[in-house]
Amino acid sequence: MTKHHPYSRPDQVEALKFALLRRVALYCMWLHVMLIGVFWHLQVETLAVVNIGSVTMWYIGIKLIDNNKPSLALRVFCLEVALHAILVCAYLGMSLGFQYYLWTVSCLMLLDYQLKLKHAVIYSVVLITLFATLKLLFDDVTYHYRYQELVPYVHFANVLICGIPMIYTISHIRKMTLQQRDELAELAARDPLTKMFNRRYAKELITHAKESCISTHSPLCLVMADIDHFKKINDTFGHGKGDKILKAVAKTIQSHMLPADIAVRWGGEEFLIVLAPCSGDEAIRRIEQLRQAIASIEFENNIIKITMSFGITSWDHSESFEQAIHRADAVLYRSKELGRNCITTAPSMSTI
Ligand SMILES: Nc1nc2c(ncn2[C@@H]2O[C@H](COP(=O)(O)OP(=O)(O)OP(=O)(O)O)[C@@H](O)[C@H]2O)c(=O)[nH]1
Repeated sequence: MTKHHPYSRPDQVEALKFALLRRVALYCMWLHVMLIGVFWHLQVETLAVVNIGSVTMWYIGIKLIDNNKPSLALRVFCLEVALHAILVCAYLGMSLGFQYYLWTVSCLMLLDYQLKLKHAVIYSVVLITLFATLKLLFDDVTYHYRYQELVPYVHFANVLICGIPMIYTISHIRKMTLQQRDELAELAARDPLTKMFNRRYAKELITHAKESCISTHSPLCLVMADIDHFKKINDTFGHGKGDKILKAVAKTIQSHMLPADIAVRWGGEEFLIVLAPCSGDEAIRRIEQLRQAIASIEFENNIIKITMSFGITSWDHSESFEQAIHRADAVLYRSKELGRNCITTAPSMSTI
């Protein structure tokens, strides 16, 4: 079985599951206390005595959860429900519907993640087979107790009591699964520090953006951007401050993006921006606005000055992504050579 870090999300989910189980177990324990009286009143003394055993098992299970043995507790609960259902069917027959509890337990067994899937499936199949066997063994059993006319209602209540926890549990698992799926998709797509798209995921988006520009015959531009002298900033103010600056720069970049643009954390302090659809002139105008916005970010009362250099190129539809990125990189390098905090455009575009 996979070992998780003690503070990781899967363990939080497990903790929540077992807190819920404890609450349900407490209700069940009190329900069985009540049933001792009910069976006694119905003159089914044997089952009243059986219920004393059930209360004891629920109590032991709750204590196991409190002692951090929730998985063992779940097995005790399953055993109690299964034994109880079998005994009641053997004693009172099938008309009351206690056999349905075997279905509920067989589903719950699959939720015990400490149990190997193979074992959980085997136990569940055994329980379902027992369910089928009970019908063969005890279908003819009848018992004459008080309030016979209540039998259909007890049957009705049992079906609901068995079915509702299954609906509740499966809907809960469905919610958690979808939530975790979204979280995983988000984790796979974004850089954890800046929350910008990461390189791997961005490539898919960029391909898509290019195809859309080709189909509409629209121009698109690539921009490489890099924070100036970031090593010096890290060395002077520390890596933690460097991270905060990266976050602030990313936020500023994202606030300058239009819905169809794609902003990516390309490397350490390097960003790729795809403006699609966008003409060369429009790209230069918009990136100049961004350059000024970054240069005016205030850190520590302006003690830390941040600037960025940019390289812009238009992306010809017949070119590969690598060719265009290579050119954007080359013009970014030129911006660095020219003294930084400026924009350089590829030779095919007009210069600012
Ligand atoms: N704080 C922080 N620093 C990072 C991160 N990723 C990369 N860096 C740092 O970014 C710096 C990049 O340094 P260089 O490639 O030398 O570039 P530069 O100092 O910005 O110089 P120019 O690009 O030439 O202006 C290195 O010191 C990296 O450690 C990060 O996630 N957080």
